[in-house]
Amino acid sequence: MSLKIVDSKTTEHAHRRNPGFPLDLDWVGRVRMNRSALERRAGTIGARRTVKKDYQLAWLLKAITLIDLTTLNADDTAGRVERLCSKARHPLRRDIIEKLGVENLRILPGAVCVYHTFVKTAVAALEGSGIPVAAVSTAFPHGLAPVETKLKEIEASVKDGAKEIDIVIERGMVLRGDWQALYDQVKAFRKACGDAHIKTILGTGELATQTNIAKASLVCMLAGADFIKTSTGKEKVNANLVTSLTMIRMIRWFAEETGIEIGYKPAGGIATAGDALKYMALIKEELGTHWLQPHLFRFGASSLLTDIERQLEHGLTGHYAADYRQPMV
Ligand SMILES: O=C[C@H](O)COP(=O)(O)O
Repeated sequence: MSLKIVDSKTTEHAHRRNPGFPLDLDWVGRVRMNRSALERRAGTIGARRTVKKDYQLAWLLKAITLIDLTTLNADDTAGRVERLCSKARHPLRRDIIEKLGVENLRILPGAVCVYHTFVKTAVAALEGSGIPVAAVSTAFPHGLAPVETKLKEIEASVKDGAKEIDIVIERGMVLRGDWQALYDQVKAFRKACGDAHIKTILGTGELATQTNIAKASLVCMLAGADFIKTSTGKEKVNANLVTSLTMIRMIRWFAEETGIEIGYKPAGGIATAGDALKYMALIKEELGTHWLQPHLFRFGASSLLTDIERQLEHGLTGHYAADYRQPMV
């Protein structure tokens, strides 16, 4: 099976990291989003058969490589994190891999995403696999702690071996329109991350308007974000296609103006293979297939892999596996 659904305009190797730019308040002021136009457009996603049926299995395999396999629960334990890491090392059952004939492809998730407390556990459990650990730092999920505390948390996560840091912004800064404060804080977070990549979680369900989401996206990108991410998974409204359209149009605009390609991570509530295909279709239509690579796109999801595995098996055999055959953690 061929996984050549991406062209190689930018490979991870050639990717230029966002160096950050000065805060351009004039640009921020010009940003406007029209919610009803976005809703109309979002309603057409996937309707044009962007992914042909024959290619769906390949797209679902590709989707696995784009997942930040996540556990962010109050009752997480080292044991659960270890089981998740073991699933990350072997995301698909051997018999499915053999039936698909993809033994030679490196199908591994983009990262394993955990609370800071479990970074060391995950790093040890993933040793040698090449799968990076992402930590949610900066007082996840609300982001409300003194900035010094949040910076220390980032530094601690990096020290423990996290290669990616998912920070949360303070929603109040957006609601007050205090773009300078948001810019300064994200810039400081970026500096604390050092070589670790920074994903900025906007908490879009709490930002009131699509225009606010668009402006916050821009300010985070100007401050040096490597990825912009929708949600913590804990807000009442998490990732959806309308918000995604807003954010990826800002990513497109930013790329046109600066030449820098920023990653996109929808997160929260993305649980089915059908959802994954819709998001991938959206990216393909709005940004192009080369954005569907782990350094430019991730799903933040705790249960998506389970459904993808079920759908792959169904596509191969016409049957769904019993739940006990696909334990997650
Ligand atoms: O960033 C990831 C989210 O917390 C995962 O949300 P989920 O459990 O709804 O998939």
